[in-house]
Amino acid sequence: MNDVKLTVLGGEGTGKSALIVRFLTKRFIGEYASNFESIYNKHLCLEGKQLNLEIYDPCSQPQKAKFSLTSELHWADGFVIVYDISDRSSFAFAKALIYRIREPQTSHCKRAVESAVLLVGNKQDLCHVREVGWEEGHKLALDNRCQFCELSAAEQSLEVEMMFIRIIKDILTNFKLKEKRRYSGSKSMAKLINNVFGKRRKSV
Ligand SMILES: Nc1nc2c(ncn2[C@@H]2O[C@H](COP(=O)(O)OP(=O)(O)OP(=O)(O)O)[C@@H](O)[C@H]2O)c(=O)[nH]1
Repeated sequence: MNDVKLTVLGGEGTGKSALIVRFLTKRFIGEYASNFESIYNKHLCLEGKQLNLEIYDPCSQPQKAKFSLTSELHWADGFVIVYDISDRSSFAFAKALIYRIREPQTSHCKRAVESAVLLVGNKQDLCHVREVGWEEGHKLALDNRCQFCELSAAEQSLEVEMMFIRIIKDILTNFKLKEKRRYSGSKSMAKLINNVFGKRRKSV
């Protein structure tokens, strides 16, 4: 069984818990406790594979979330970064998070493959008070090799589910890519050893 670890990050009150709870229970509850962190577990079957999904919902500690993130970055296989389309400051926060994840020393420290990241503009039902355009979100995602979507945890159960499935599929693709690189890496090492020792043997 594959373990898939996903972290949901974003500014305070952007709807991180609402999205996770919507995905896990298909319900929108409205108010969520925000003073403690949680790891949710879900078993699912995707592309014929059994998966053990863990979703980390950190408690909102704005300063920590912005710049430290070290443990989250090492723990997670992928990230959902959430902003509220009716709150420009949450978009700036999401941008800082993406830059942090894509920093060269972060993305290459333990990873042969770049982390999967999906940027979500939540609260699309509040588009009458929108402060962040769809194009801005899309561009930020595109420039930083992330997936992007806008949705509403309050009103769109199916879209929320599709969003999570999309990031999980990206993570699975990364797993395959890593495996392939590891295999071709060990193959070329074997070839190298063979070349060196093979040649030596010949010259003796
Ligand atoms: N209108 C609207 N409100 C939403 C939506 N998603 C979440 N909310 C509301 O936004 C508020 C914050 O939602 P949470 O899910 O607690 O957000 P959070 O990011 O987990 O919050 P913290 O953990 O405190 O940072 C709550 O009042 C939710 O009901 C949405 O899609 N539309």
